[in-house]
Amino acid sequence: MAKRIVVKIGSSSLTSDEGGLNRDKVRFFARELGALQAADNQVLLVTSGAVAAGFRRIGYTSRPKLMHEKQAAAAVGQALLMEAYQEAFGAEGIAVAQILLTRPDFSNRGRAQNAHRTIEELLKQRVVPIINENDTVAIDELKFGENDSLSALVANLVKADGLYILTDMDGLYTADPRISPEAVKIERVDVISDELYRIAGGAGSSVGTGGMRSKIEAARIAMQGGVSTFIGSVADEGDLKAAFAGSGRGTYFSSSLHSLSSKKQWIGFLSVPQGRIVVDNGAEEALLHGGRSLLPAGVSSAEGDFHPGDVVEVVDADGRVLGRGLSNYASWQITAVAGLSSEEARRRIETTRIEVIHRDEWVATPIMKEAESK
Ligand SMILES: Nc1ncnc2c1ncn2[C@@H]1O[C@H](COP(=O)(O)OP(=O)(O)O)[C@@H](O)[C@H]1O
Ligand SMILES: N[C@@H](CCC(=O)OP(=O)(O)O)C(=O)O
Repeated sequence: MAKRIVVKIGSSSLTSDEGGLNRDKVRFFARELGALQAADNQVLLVTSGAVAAGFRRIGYTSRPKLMHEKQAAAAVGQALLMEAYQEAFGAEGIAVAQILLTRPDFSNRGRAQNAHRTIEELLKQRVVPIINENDTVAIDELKFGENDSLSALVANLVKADGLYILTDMDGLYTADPRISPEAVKIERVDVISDELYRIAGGAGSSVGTGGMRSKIEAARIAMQGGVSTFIGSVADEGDLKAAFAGSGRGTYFSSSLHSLSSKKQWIGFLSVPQGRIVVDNGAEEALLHGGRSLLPAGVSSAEGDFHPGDVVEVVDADGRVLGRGLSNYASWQITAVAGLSSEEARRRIETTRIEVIHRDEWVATPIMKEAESK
């Protein structure tokens, strides 16, 4: 049966560590994707590589680190990238389209709908949408940086049947094989545990950005959107077809048990938090392990200026992000009731819902942030 698939290709699969685009690789991927499309599947491509393709052309000797330099390199490289894809897909008789997105494009309903509509029309016309982050306008705090989460959000947006994250490693290992040669490959993942985030390290090559950690986060987002994910390598003819058929060189993440309601997907992955609520240890335990709601008694303080109905981040005393939820209180109300019993809180402020965050409007964040800072 024809399927809709999103394929993400990382910088490390398209460019060399020294920078510059490997046009043979671009042609190879175009042929592999073309073969899947010829078998009546709908194919979307999320590609990285703009910075890596552009930095030499602009005159830098190594991949830039400063934001404005990366943005400039990406602006040059994106054109080179699209030129290469045009040529490569053109040789397969396939037209391509460039789509550049940023995180707020997913959190703004109107923009997301427009992007979705455009993509649907392109797919209908059998054009391959080629998607990258709009690096020129993406602001620091909201930047994807890597394209792994972007590809997962795209997969959820178009309700893809599968997400294929292609990289230079043939799957997720028990440790980064570049550092630990004895690491063993994990063939299949049904539950994304904190342990998985711990074993996944950062980027291995000098051109890649997110490493395995951001790929696992992408798999989590996709799984919770009901999309199964493959993380692995496609290096020879037929590899992508094999990955698609379930016998690829990589790790498969199932989607079945994990899909979240669209409201929780919105809260967890798409919304832009408007402030923070700091909670104590008891509340942390109740939220993360007790499946309970957040009550005023467990709240220490509020940061920022938010209103009832806004999404906020919940953090512990050290600022570690525990998750996100819809706050039933304004920030000033939280300040007024922090640490009080529900009874006392009701006396102090007028509220219809005593839970500061209801458990049905709460999404926990994995330990990723903590791991990153190590
Ligand atoms: N547990 C792990 N299993 C496999 N690879 C890992 C692991 N931890 C870290 N890595 C690294 O992740 C790298 C792939 O990510 P990245 O360099 O960002 O590639 P891409 O450009 O394809 O997104 C691999 O080269 C590898 O060194
Ligand atoms: N938007 C950027 C993505 C940067 C990046 O390195 O991403 P990735 O290779 O997916 O880890 C680019 O095109 O260069």
